[in-house]
Amino acid sequence: MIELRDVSKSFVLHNQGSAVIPVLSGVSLSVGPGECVGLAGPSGAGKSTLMRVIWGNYLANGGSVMVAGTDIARADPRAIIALRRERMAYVSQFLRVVPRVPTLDVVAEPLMAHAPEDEAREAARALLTRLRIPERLWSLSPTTFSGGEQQRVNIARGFIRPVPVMLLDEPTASLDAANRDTVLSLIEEAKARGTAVIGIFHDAEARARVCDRLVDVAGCAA
Ligand SMILES: Nc1ncnc2c1ncn2[C@@H]1O[C@H](COP(=O)(O)OP(=O)(O)OP(=O)(O)O)[C@@H](O)[C@H]1O
Repeated sequence: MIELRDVSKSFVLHNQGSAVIPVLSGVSLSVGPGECVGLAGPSGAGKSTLMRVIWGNYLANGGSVMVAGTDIARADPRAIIALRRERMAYVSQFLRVVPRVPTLDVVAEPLMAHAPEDEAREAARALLTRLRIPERLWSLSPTTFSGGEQQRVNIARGFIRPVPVMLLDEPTASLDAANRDTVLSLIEEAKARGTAVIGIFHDAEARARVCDRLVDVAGCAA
């Protein structure tokens, strides 16, 4: 489902004398349906960079990044947008939303392209309830929510529809024990449906519960 071969990525800082920062080199890994691979490696090793390469925000300098049959390192932007809409979800740590859109719609939106609006909103209500977001907040924009509430809205949005590929960037980072448990159950359910998951989990217990394997991003080139 996800197949990386010899991926490299460096950054050129044009405003700092064109300094080159090599980050990833020789990264190869594959993640099959229903599998969860945790990205490991010290701070600065390139874990978030690799997630952004797979999501298509950063262009790899070399190698191939096959995601659900498309090579992200070579695909044109429209193909990447279509892949994100149809087959991929990315739960980042931070919520980015258009101001004034109610939480219920923020969560329901990825499903609206695939299901009737009332069905999408019903699924959003169910997930928001499961993730303990109080109902009085559903009609408000999540922009003023607490860090943990925003993270749970982001998670609800990511899990609203089944997708073959999920990218999770510290999905339990700001959560209390009960919500953390809910999120880990959501990940387990997605795996059981056949979703291939790549995640960054600094929380060792979370990692032990959901990850089938760990891949050291820094050690890949060795
Ligand atoms: N857009 C960018 N421009 C320049 N350098 C960048 C950019 N994004 C990341 N880097 C650099 O790439 C390196 C890896 O960063 P990255 O955030 O991927 O590490 P990480 O393994 O996720 O770290 P952490 O565990 O601390 O979050 C860092 O040295 C960082 O400064």
